[in-house]
Amino acid sequence: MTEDERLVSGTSSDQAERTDELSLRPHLLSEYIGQTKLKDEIGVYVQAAKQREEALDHVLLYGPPGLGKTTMASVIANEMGVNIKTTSGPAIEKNGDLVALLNELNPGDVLFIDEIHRLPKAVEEVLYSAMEDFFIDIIIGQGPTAHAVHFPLPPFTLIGATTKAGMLSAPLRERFGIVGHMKYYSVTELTAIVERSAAVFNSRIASSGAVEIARRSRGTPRIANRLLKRVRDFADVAQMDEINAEIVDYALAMLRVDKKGLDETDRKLLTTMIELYDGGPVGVATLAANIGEETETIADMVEPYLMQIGFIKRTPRGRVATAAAYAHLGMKQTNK
Ligand SMILES: Nc1ncnc2c1ncn2[C@@H]1O[C@H](COP(=O)(O)OP(=O)(O)OP(=O)(O)O)[C@@H](O)[C@H]1O
Repeated sequence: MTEDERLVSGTSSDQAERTDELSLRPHLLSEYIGQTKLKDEIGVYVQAAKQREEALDHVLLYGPPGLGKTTMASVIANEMGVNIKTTSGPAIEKNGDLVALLNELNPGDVLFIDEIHRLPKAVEEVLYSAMEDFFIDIIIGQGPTAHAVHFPLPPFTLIGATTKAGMLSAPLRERFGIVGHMKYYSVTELTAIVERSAAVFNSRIASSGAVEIARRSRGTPRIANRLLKRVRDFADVAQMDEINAEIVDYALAMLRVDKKGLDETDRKLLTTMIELYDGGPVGVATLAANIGEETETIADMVEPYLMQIGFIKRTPRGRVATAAAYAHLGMKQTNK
């Protein structure tokens, strides 16, 4: 993907963006905008665990990238008044890596595993007893000298995050007492996030500007923050003392992010479906090959939002572009 395309479709990979994300992160449930139902539930469980002086039950957060899973995990740790240790599924290669991580936890601490669906199978199996009974048995040595070593663990909270809940094995899924589905944010919620982030950056923003960024952020706080940063650059260069809808419009037109928040990749995907496959049905792998993207990127980052806004439908025979997609692109639908 090119830099501009990455603006809305990509994950946070560069260091500068990760640093910004840290400064923009809310610390308490009361500062966390949106996901109201989940937030209310978690508030109750946190309070109950604190009253009983126990570790919070294990939490699984699932949903599309950039919706605030990592943020929610750190908010939970803050609310519990415990430390959080962060890692990811692919980073834990061997059982020993998991033991080392768990060994460093104090009672009640949070271990956050991002992309938990990518844990190696053998590690996942060791995690079962750690989650359920707070111990780990691992086999040391091989053949006749092999023996099990028993490691008792402090009570801890595992918070797992995944974009693919369906890829978690049933035994792992069942060991999470609290399961939270992160949903796309409304324009009102994203407007509040943009206004909060602008205040963190010390930038003035008119509410018309915040709403316009929110509308084009694909329901995703990470994208809202990214667009805000780019728009702020345009506003600074133009020596504007406030970000308004006009400069948002101008900046996002330059960045080729359209009124619905679609970028080049989205539009390429839709036009390929329409021009080469008469609107579908067409398989996601075929589409990915046609536009030169990984199937995973399309399935995880591009398609979910296009489905959410009703531009693509999933059918047993493949993806289909809807009338709304034709209308948005100004293309004539001939396959009705
Ligand atoms: N509810 C929220 N209120 C305010 N800011 C938020 C909220 N949710 C997320 N953000 C901001 O959006 C950015 C991305 O959030 P986060 O890294 O938690 O997403 P994520 O779901 O863990 O994504 P990924 O799984 O792709 O890492 C962060 O900068 C965070 O500050």
